[in-house]
Amino acid sequence: MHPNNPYFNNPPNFVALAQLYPSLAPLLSLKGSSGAETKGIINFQDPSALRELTYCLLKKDFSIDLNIPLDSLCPPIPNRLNYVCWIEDLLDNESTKEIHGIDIGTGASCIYPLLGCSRNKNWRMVATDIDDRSISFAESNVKRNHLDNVIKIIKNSSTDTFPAILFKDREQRYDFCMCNPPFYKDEQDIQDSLEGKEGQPSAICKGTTNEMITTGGEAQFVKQMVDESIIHGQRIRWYTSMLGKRGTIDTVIAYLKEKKILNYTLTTFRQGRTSRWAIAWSYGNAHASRVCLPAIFYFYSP
Ligand SMILES: C[S@@+](CC[C@H](N)C(=O)[O-])C[C@H]1O[C@@H](n2cnc3c(N)ncnc32)[C@H](O)[C@@H]1O
Repeated sequence: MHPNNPYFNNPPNFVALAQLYPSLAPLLSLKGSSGAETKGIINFQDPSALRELTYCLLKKDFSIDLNIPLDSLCPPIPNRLNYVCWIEDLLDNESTKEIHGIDIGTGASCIYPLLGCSRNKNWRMVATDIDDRSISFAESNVKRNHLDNVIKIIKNSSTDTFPAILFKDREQRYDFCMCNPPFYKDEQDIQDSLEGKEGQPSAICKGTTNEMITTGGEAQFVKQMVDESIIHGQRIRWYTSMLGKRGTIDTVIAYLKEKKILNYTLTTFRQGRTSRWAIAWSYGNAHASRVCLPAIFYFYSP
């Protein structure tokens, strides 16, 4: 886990959380003797329990009030925070100027902008999605948390990963973009993953088709981001994406090299039994510092 992640060395105490939020109590089973010995167990395969836990953690630790449909992707908060903390590292804790970011595929939760802008008062984010229902929930999540002055939701009706509207203002520059792309290329790909062939998460990872599936899977999605980044160049300082499958790392790095993009860096987010990765590349002279090493020093053993 990222050392700046609030849950680093301080995992959530489910029993205390259920005392604070009684809505969580019926979804918790208690183990062990009474008092401090009692452990609360959440069934991570139960979408209702997972969603309630997400709501309670966001409320308690970030004063964020979330509302998402039960069948949409429920964001595991410690994992989403890891990505936000890594972006903060890439930006080298710049806190004196406004930071402009893009979240590609924000989902119903709009989780990255909500966390990013709650933690960093100087962040301004534009969040895109292709899905009407997700757009509508994302908008209402932004409004109910009074963050509509710093987060803007945009429907992407194009087949691009960076719709033209992001660059409508010719002067507009962004400090970063982030993305958690749909991982899978089809239903079979999801099935293979569930059978433990690759990257199986410890919690249920159900989502709608739009959230889970994209033509060619995440590798194709990130390659498209790379292609479009060549056009937009330095208008975005750091292009980044999360990768959900170990096998995608080599594909994306090989593609960056093929396109002669050598200023890139990679990180791993480990959360319980689940690993995720994130890749960042830049056309400027930005270099990753602190916990993330410049790519030339990065040593990856599969
Ligand atoms: C895996 S979900 C991520 C949701 C959320 N960001 C999270 O991390 O929980 C991927 C999202 O990308 C959206 N999406 C797929 N293709 C897209 C595109 N070309 N532009 C914007 N969003 C896209 C999907 O509708 C879905 O909401």
